[in-house]
Amino acid sequence: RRKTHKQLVKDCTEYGKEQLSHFKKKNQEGEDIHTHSFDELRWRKQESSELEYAAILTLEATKKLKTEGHKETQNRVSTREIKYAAILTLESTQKLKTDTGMCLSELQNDPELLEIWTSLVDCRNFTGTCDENDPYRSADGSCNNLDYPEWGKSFTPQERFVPAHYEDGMYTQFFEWVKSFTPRTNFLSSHYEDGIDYPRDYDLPSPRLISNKLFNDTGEGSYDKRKTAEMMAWGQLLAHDFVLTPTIAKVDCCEQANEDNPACFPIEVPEDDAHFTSTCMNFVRSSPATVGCVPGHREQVNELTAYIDGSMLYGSTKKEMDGLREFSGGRMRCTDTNLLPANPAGMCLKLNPNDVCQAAGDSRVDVVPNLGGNHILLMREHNRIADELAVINHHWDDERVFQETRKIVAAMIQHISYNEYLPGVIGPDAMTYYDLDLSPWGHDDPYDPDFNPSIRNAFAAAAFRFGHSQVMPEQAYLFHDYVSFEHYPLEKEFMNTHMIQKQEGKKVPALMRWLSYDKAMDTDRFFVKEIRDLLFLKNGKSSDLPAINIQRGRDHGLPSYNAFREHCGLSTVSHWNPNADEGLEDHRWSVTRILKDLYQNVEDIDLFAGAITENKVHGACLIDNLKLEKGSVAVNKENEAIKAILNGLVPCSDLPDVNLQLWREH
Ligand code: HEM
Ligand SMILES: [Ca+2]
Repeated sequence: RRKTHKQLVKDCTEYGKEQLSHFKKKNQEGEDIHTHSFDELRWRKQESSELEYAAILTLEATKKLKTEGHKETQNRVSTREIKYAAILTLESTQKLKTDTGMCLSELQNDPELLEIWTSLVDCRNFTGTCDENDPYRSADGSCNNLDYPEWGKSFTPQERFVPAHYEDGMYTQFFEWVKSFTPRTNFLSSHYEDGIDYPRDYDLPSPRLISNKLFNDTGEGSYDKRKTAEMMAWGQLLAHDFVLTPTIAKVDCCEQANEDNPACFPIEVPEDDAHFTSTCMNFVRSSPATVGCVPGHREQVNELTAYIDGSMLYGSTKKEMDGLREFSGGRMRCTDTNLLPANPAGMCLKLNPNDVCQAAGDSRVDVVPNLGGNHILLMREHNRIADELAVINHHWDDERVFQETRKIVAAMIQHISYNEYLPGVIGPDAMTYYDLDLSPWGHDDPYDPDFNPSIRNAFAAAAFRFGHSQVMPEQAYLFHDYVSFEHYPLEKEFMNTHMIQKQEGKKVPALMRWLSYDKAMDTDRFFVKEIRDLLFLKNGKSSDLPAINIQRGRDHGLPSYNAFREHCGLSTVSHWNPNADEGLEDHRWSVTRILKDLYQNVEDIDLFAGAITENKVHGACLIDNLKLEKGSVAVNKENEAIKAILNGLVPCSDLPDVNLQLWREH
């Protein structure tokens, strides 16, 4: 006997609620567990927890709804024939439609059912109001786009790329389904094994095995002859302006007690691993979110403003911003010796008596000295400009000076990122090809109100992590003479603020000098052992960053490399032989051979593994992912002509400065 829709939704949401309370019991709030300090670093903030709870409930309820709707669908889901969750979703939707007269899209559009759903599931919508006349960015990124106040706001789900070619014959129905979903979310269906929540792990090789075979730098990796260490460091800083994907719990997933903890998705380490002795590497899943008040699948949160707005300096909520302000003269808080203020709740190592953790707009500031150094640079630049503006415009109050300065500093960050960083990453040709060049007249207005600037899942979980390949094996000081260095192995510097804080910060200029002078590693498939074997080394335990990147992609349900090739307009691959029709192009034979040993099927290659091993050719997927970021600069309200940093060794006094007299108000 079939249940009424009402009863079904009720049962399912009840079940979701039960699952949620299970989860809460297993992962007690604030419970003190002893894992690495940086696992805690990414643990979700309080603001994400509501999203997370609503998501767990929705996901569990949706799963139950699907099973109840049609048991057989679940079996089909776990079979290997169905490679793409897109097809999977289509199949289940169709089956549900014919067999039960009920399907996801129907559910998503049926007002009566939605009402029950909404009453049972705690859905959160943007409730704030926007002040149309506010000339400044909000702290949390809301109201940048008045039609869609939540676009780019902190603590919202990440978006997914749209596969435009779904319009073609084969996927038409799927495309229709996508369209009917909700106009704000366009996504490439997730590659979750159950189509909703469970990461695919069938058949796929262990990420650590992939790392050993594909990313192991046994001398092939080299320094990039044309990129300074600051190229790497700026990339990391920029990433920390636009994305932080929180994890769901503070747990050690390698402990027996957590075997069936839904927060866990540990990485299997091969028995004969050359470095690790344990066969388990900790990995905690990202905090889930769902989109809109409809049944749906798992998405991930971005805790930061997606805009390039200096949020790593200012914070991504009003509360964070207020905590970092001096509230006098428009300045940011700093110590007597001009360092970042201390963060007593920080998780850095404090290896020396005077070391403290740093307070900044992004919680990861202590991860490596190169990052903390750049944070300090920006904080000092803010205060330098604020001091000048306060003199130029005596009548401005603290708020006015602060906001005007923040606007200028954010514009500087955007300018450096699009004028220097991005051309350095993708090259001048790609800049032109993707229409990313800045106007030589200093005024660009490519604002597109219909473009959602939220960070794309695959961009954060895979594409923009290309920078991990540039990470050098050491941190260093370079002294005044530009000859004497002092090097420190990277593995000793993770979460260690000593290089910054020793001698009351006197060595910070030497750290920055090193970044501006020394070289970054080449962007290739090799990762230094300092992050591939020794990431976050503490008490003899460590981790593998590129392996984590791959696992993160699976955790987020990213479709395979092949699906993204399609999305990028490149040929799909169904054969290993590059010369065959639909063969794996854009990879050297030596790489293809390794990939072939690892993956049973060419269509299963993980996005991170497939993309970072590509030959450097025009049109590679990575480039296309970066293109989307243009939305961020497009949305700036301001367009001051700001020309700042020059390369090369010139006295600081010769560098062109921002002409703040232009801000003089009569
Ligand atoms: C010493 C330098 C660096 C270290 C130690 C480091 C470490 C990490 C770690 C531990 C994660 C979290 C991985 C996970 O659990 O999924 C991460 C994420 C990430 N990294 Fe790095 N990274 C470094 C440099 C860079 C650079 C140079 C870039 C880009 C150019 C970059 C881009 C990213 C991005 C986009 C993420 C995802 C952030 C998120 O969504 O939360 N990182 N990195
Ligand atoms: Ca931001």
